[in-house]
Amino acid sequence: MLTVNNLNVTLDTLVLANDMSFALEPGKVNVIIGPNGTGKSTLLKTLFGDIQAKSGVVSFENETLQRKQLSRWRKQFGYMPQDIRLDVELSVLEVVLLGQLNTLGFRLDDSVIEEALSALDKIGLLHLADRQVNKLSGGQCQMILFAQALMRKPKILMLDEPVSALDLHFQHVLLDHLDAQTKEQGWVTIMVLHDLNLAAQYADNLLVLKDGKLVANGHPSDILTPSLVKNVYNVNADITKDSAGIPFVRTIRNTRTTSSSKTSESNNLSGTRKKIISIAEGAI
Ligand SMILES: Nc1ncnc2c1ncn2[C@@H]1O[C@H](COP(=O)(O)OP(=O)(O)OP(=O)(O)O)[C@@H](O)[C@H]1O
Repeated sequence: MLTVNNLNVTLDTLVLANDMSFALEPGKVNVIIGPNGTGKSTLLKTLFGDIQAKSGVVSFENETLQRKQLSRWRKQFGYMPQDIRLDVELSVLEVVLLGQLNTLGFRLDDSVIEEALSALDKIGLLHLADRQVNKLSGGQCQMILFAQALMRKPKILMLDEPVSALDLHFQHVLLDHLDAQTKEQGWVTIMVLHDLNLAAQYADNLLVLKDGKLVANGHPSDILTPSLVKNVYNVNADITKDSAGIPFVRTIRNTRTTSSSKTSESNNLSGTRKKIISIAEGAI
């Protein structure tokens, strides 16, 4: 079980986690949703130990996250960050093998290479094994980084918007594989998604963030409601359920919302314009 108790994270003056507490069970896919800039990536980075919390306790099994023992803590994680650029002169196979950097020696076991090739095969990308990663498309890079994260054999797997560059087919290849492996291996999987319907289909547990607060936490069929979508995104939605009880979210265009948000945007712009002009005048 990964537990987070009374977590507070502040960056500059932004409060990105405000007394957040939750517990995530092994063998479950946990999906984090919430508006842009609300602190989803910051939460993942805090759990990984990249960002230091102001207060609170994060623990997994019998271990607690501590600055002194970061490298030991991180060995439990597979982490697929949001940035998918792979600007290195390495082959796809080499990049996937880097997932096992902790255990790689001077001589590579055939079994490790077989494992990497099999990981690529399972996600339908074996044909790319000897291609240079800096010549791949964005979506191909994203799938390769997913294969690399799987190679780590993590206890906790974190993925930050893992399907953002993927076409429909590969979105489901990645998420089906992730779901099956999470259950088979007993991983604690935590993933940030923006697509509410993918979140509803794949989350065993949904964590909804807004302004640094955990505003809802539970199974999508229990917590995904029109009022939650309105409260969190300021968007109107119809939500129906399929025969298995999985919610389907249909968002509704609201011309009034668009025009009022345009007004506040133009107000902000006029404030920003004034600020830029005063900075420019000061520089002359
Ligand atoms: N190191 C930092 N120092 C100061 N502010 C930061 C830092 N990292 C992120 N932020 C700010 O914290 C806020 C939350 O960022 P974060 O990336 O966690 O949001 P997010 O919910 O993942 O957003 P998105 O959906 O757009 O990816 C943003 O306003 C961002 O600019």
